[in-house]
Amino acid sequence: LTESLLSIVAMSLTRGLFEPKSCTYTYLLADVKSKEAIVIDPVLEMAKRDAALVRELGLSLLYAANTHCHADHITGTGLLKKLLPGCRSVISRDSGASADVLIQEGHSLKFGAFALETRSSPGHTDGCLTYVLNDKTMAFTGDALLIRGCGRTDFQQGSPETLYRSVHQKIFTLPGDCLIYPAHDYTGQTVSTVEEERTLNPRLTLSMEAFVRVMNNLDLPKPQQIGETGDYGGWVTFLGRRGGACHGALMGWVRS
Ligand SMILES: N[C@@H](CCC(=O)N[C@@H](CSS)C(=O)NCC(=O)O)C(=O)O
Ligand SMILES: [Fe+2]
Repeated sequence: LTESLLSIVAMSLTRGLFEPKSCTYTYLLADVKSKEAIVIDPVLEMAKRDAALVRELGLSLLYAANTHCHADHITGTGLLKKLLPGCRSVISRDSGASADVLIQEGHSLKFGAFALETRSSPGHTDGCLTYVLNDKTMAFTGDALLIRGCGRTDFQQGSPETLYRSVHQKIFTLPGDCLIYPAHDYTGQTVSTVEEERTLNPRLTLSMEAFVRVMNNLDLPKPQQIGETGDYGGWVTFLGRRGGACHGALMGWVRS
């Protein structure tokens, strides 16, 4: 199956699907035959680049999907919808956010002969999703599992216990050679595997008790854009959680 994927671009310098300010990876997947495509975690500032690549490759972008309600950047899904009519924004129902398609555990996003299957992997936020290619050769883990790391758990309903369970039950149960594509990397790494992270991840190889201690003492500065809200060219950013429990997480897709 994977051989007929047209392209999957993880921080490729030649393709440049990377956003340097927030160190975000955006992934484009497509089926060669049907030309149907999905983009995962686009960033607002890079949406024109992503749309140009989709057009250049003659693809039809069906979905612009978010792994979670991002706190460090504004999603590009709203702008991609405008640039590529027919494209629909996606996020998990559990995020409490708005998008054209609200999905949850077990739902699939089909593109041509392929599909991304949805696994709920909360803990970094309670709406985090991991998208798994239907042949289980690739998993897009968002901020749940990073390369030799994991998403922080100190805002957006974060919970180290929940994250530990998510990674062990929803990601480490995938085949060992399944490739891991995270939403960010701050050290220049681009890809890992389930087996590598299962055995070498310095946080997730700990006991749950030790993991919780580490996560509760990370003492990281808040992302620079976490407090940002506003109107971005006809579509809005807003707190990602109804009821105001979310500390300024950014959203960028059209609400209606
Ligand atoms: N320095 C960056 C923000 C870095 C950060 O907090 N990253 C998040 C993922 S984005 S919500 C995270 O979970 N990091 C985990 C870690 O161990 O670093 C900025 O200013 O935007
Ligand atoms: Fe995040």
